[in-house]
Amino acid sequence: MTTVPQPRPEDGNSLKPGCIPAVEVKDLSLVFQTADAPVHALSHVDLTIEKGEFVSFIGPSGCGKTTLLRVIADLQQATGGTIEVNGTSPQAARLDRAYGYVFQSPALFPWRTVERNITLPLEIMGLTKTEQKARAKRVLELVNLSGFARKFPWQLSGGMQQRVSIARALSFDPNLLLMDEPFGALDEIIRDHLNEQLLDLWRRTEKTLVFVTHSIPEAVFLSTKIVVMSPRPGRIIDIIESSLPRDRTLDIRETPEFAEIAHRVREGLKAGHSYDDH
Ligand SMILES: Nc1ncnc2c1ncn2[C@@H]1O[C@H](COP(=O)(O)OP(=O)(O)OP(=O)(O)O)[C@@H](O)[C@H]1O
Repeated sequence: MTTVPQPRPEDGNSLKPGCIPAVEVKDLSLVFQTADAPVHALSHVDLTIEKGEFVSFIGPSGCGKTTLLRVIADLQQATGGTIEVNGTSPQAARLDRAYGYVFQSPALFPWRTVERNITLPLEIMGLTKTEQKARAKRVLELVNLSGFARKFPWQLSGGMQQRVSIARALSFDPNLLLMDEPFGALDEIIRDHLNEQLLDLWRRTEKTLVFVTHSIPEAVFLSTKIVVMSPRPGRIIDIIESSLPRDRTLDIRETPEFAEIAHRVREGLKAGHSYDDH
């Protein structure tokens, strides 16, 4: 019989001296009440995310990755335990615009130009037109789309559209970027390229990134910390602190260190009876 490894807090879940927590989750549970039976989406989740980390949630469908991300974003309320985002409640963090959220599909308005999609949150915030344009220019540079401001979303590839949605999430300069499988619908070559760009953006902006994925190589390549989850009820199986350097290129995937971390992720998924490597 396979034994389920317990999270190793000494390994990946403790706050290092001098580090500031961006997200602190303690004994968090979430039960959805449905017409049939209660769904235990999250059970006894403990997790500390430090400022400046790149953290991935990996696990099979239904293990609660999106639910956990939505709880951090205050789009869903926990039914037990506590959570702090930027040292306050998720609601206060949301009202404070402390995070940007990137969905699996770009969700851009087809009748607005790239620039006007990006400035939409800034319009709502009441920024001047000049400030809106300056910010759009800055974030378009960050996602390597300078020169595309006047295009419409339908004139761009899927990968470019997703970069516009990342730019929109960055437009109000949040400390925290929450991304729910942003590249899941894209082919592998584009995805590799976008992963390299995302790492570069993370290093340059020093944001905290929380990223949901189904892909082991993607999680290992991107993350400083990998949170392995398993379903029924959704819980954390392992938290892996990456030994890879922050400065990395795709070549790192050929190294023994990369293979070792991928192996540990795979073992965690297997132990949760939820092996899902694609
Ligand atoms: N609003 C809801 N009402 C009832 N059950 C829900 C609701 N939202 C999610 N669930 C259930 O909670 C569990 C966790 O769902 P969640 O979407 O967080 O998983 P996930 O790991 O993100 O899956 P995927 O990889 O498919 O996106 C699943 O069993 C799902 O069916």
